[in-house]
Amino acid sequence: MVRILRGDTLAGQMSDDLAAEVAALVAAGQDVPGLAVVLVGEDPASRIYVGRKRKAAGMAGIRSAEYRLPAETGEAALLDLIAALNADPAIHGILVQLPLPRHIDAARVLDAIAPEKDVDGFHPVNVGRLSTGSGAGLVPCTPLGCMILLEQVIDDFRGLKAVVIGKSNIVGKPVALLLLERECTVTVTHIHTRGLPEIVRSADIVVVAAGSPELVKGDWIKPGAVVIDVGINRVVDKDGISRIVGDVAAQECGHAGVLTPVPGGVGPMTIACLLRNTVDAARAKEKAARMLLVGQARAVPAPSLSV
Ligand SMILES: Nc1nc(=O)c2c([nH]1)NC[C@@H]1CN(c3ccc(C(=O)N[C@@H](CCC(=O)O)C(=O)O)cc3)C=[N+]21
Repeated sequence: MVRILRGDTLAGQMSDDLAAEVAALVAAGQDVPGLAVVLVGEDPASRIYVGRKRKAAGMAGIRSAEYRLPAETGEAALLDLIAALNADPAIHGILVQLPLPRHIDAARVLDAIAPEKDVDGFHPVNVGRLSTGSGAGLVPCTPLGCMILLEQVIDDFRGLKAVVIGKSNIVGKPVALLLLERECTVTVTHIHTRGLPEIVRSADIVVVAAGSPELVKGDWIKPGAVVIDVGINRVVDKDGISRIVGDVAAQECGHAGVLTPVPGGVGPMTIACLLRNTVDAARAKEKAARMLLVGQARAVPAPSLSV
């Protein structure tokens, strides 16, 4: 029987651990970690996510500030807000909810976020750090959540065959890089991939972030494989009842080794990892400030000037 690997319980544990960590930081005199969430427009699904983030932040002792801007907000006004948040010492993490309205250039907005406050890990500096495996940058939340789930059930990733379905900047590409960093043999597939079922059948690990309801059928999955279902699709069945399904036909996967459920799988882990990144960003800032003090205390020789 397939083992159902729940993300909601694990996210709850992470949140409890973070709450304890934040309490200890604050008791030691550090600032309360602060997260700014920026939402442009009134997309109802986005509003639900933002509400969940606010609640989870509160439980972990993180201060969250929400900026809800009207859909017609111009790019310049959004860039001004980001500049203000970059400069605000009480804010350690900035998340601009995607997708943005079409009249705003999302890449320009993400580029404007200070890399050390980029808790989504979407800034080119953090993307670059992830691709070189330096371990220094902030890692995108959903891919990080996928890896923490995989670590629950896999001890040694080396040489395992991992197939990623989806090549987005938000999930597919970064999760492929993280799997590669663990020395999996990684295949990234997408909508134009030919012979996808055969490729997936060779995988020990399957990460599906295609955004296509129940795309992956049971007979694509090798017996015993570990399957991470990132998809969250709202579908209306023939009785007119709306429900949420993943990108995997879960009821056909009794022969898989491990499967994450939807809902209650990757989604809650994404939020827990956002909070993790916010606390990490706050810690990194504190550490940088301490290093600066040490640097100032040291006598730095004055440069010799030649006129
Ligand atoms: N800059 C940015 N960063 C994001 O991380 C980001 C974003 N934009 N835009 C939207 C997507 C979506 N997203 C989700 C997070 C949690 C759940 C989640 O917790 N879902 C629950 C409930 C699902 C439900 O009932 O609707 C679950 O899967 O169990 C879902 C979706 C973050 N996103």
